[in-house]
Amino acid sequence: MIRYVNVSKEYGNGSKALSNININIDKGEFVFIVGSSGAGKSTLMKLLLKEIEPTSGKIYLNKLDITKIKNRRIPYIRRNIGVVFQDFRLLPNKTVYENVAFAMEIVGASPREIRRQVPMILSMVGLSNKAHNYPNQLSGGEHQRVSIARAIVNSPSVLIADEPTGNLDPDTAWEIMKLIKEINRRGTTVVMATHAKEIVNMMKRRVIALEAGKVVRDEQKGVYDHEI
Ligand SMILES: Nc1ncnc2c1ncn2[C@@H]1O[C@H](COP(=O)(O)OP(=O)(O)OP(=O)(O)O)[C@@H](O)[C@H]1O
Repeated sequence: MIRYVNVSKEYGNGSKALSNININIDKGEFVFIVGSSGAGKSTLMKLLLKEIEPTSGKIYLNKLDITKIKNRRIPYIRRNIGVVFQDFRLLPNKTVYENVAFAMEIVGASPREIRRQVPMILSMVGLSNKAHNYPNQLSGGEHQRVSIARAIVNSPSVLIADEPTGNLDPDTAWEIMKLIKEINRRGTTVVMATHAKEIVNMMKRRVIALEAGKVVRDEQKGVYDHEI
């Protein structure tokens, strides 16, 4: 479903973020991307979202080489991939309901679909009673639930999460992980970059470790790191 083939990325200033990456991720997998700061995790994800282009190599999403597609087909990618960030990025002047509805409006969903889908998703993430709150009236965990709701409301086949628990206390982080696990159980492929060692070690999922832009480890039921 997701394939990186000989992918390298060098930024304009000469900084080599990724060198010759080969990764295959199947439909329905749950994959952690780990590695120290600057290892290339965010670059890997930005490439999949077509926010940046690789210097060389190919990237496939559902068999489509996204390095080749025309700009007008970028919405196809954005509909197929939901994204969650560490810093939430909600629109401050919209309510919880409106933030989630907005994600549907921008892909052209009808008002009828929106009225049907948004309450369903808010219920799934446990926020039905906060639908009319504004972001500044929410806790950190609730913020992250809204951003997850927004990421999955268009039923993407892939959920990308870049350090989604980074700003949360440990208990809240686990609640968010439970939610992401449930989304994966329902069939969405999850790719999550994280520094949360304990979460990675407890989840026992595939772990891809990057170091200085290279894949140094790729294990099923992996751990965050191997103590030496
Ligand atoms: N826009 C950019 N321009 C130039 N260099 C960049 C840019 N973005 C990232 N880099 C460099 O590319 C390398 C990989 O960065 P990346 O953000 O992918 O790492 P990361 O593993 O996500 O780090 P972190 O855990 O701190 O988020 C780093 O050396 C970084 O300085």
